[in-house]
Amino acid sequence: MSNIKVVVAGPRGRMGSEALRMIEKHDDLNLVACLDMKHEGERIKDIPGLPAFDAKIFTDIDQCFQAVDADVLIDLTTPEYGYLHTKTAIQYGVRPVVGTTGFTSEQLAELTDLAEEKRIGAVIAPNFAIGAVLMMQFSKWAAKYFPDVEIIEKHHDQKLDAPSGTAVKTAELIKQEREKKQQGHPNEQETIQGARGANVDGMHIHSVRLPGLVAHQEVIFGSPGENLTIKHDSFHRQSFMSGIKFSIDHVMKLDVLVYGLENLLE
Ligand SMILES: NC(=O)c1ccc[n+]([C@@H]2O[C@H](COP(=O)([O-])OP(=O)(O)OC[C@H]3O[C@@H](n4cnc5c(N)ncnc54)[C@H](O)[C@@H]3O)[C@@H](O)[C@H]2O)c1
Ligand SMILES: O=C(O)C1=N[C@H](C(=O)O)CCC1
Repeated sequence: MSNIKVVVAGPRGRMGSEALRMIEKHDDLNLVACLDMKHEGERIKDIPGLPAFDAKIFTDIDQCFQAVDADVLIDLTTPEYGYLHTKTAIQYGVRPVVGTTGFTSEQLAELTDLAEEKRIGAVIAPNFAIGAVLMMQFSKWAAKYFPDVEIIEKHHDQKLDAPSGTAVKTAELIKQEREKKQQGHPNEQETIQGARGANVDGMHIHSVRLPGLVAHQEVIFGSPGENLTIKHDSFHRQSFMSGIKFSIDHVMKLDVLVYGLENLLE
């Protein structure tokens, strides 16, 4: 499609503002509105630090979709609102491209069913960085040979959800290959609660939150006499933008919800 009409939810956020800069660089994308928590009725160009788009800001998603003809909603908000926005977009026939993380498996299942019922394409990807998608795929492959694995994810300290969406997705992919196993000593005991991190199917996820970090993950596989570490770092939020653009282009051709960019890549 040559002119895709896009709404961005969360335009003042770290990711939302980067998405606006990405849209500015693509002639085939047309920003028609934004969804924010404030600045009702103002224009994006009037918000300091944001690109000079004339797009109007709405604080109510129903009013937005009733007033504006949109093809795609890019959601980069919070787990609570990301879910509500995705559901509402599908109900209005607007295709969601969702980077927001922290959805429960029940919410993902509900949104998948809704998209199928409405025959609306949707993409929900916990990580739009191509390197991160490869890191997850390589980890899935390695898990076939190394069933002992721990995931260490590291993010900036303003992140709301833990573990990260990427770590949850990595564990899901690993689960598809790994023989079920409770790791560590069978009599292992935590003397301080949480010391061993989250337990997913017997494997452990550890979440680090520190200022200065962006988004980083190590997947460490252990076997007698050897370790394999698969590591990815996003040093800048630009790393997510080519995946968002790729998803916008693809979502226009979908009539189901796709969870994870790996399902769109060849
Ligand atoms: N999928 C990916 O590749 C990827 C990459 C980075 C971040 N993320 C996720 O994207 C989300 C946003 O991250 P961030 O670092 O930009 O956060 P942020 O806090 O910088 O931005 C979130 C923005 O959402 C806005 N917001 C909150 N509620 C809203 C509502 N009801 N309507 C409209 N706007 C609302 C806030 O005002 C804020 O500006 C998080 O869930 C994060 O985990 C995903
Ligand atoms: O900054 C964040 O928040 C990120 N969240 C994603 C996640 O939860 O996996 C990954 C990219 C950065």
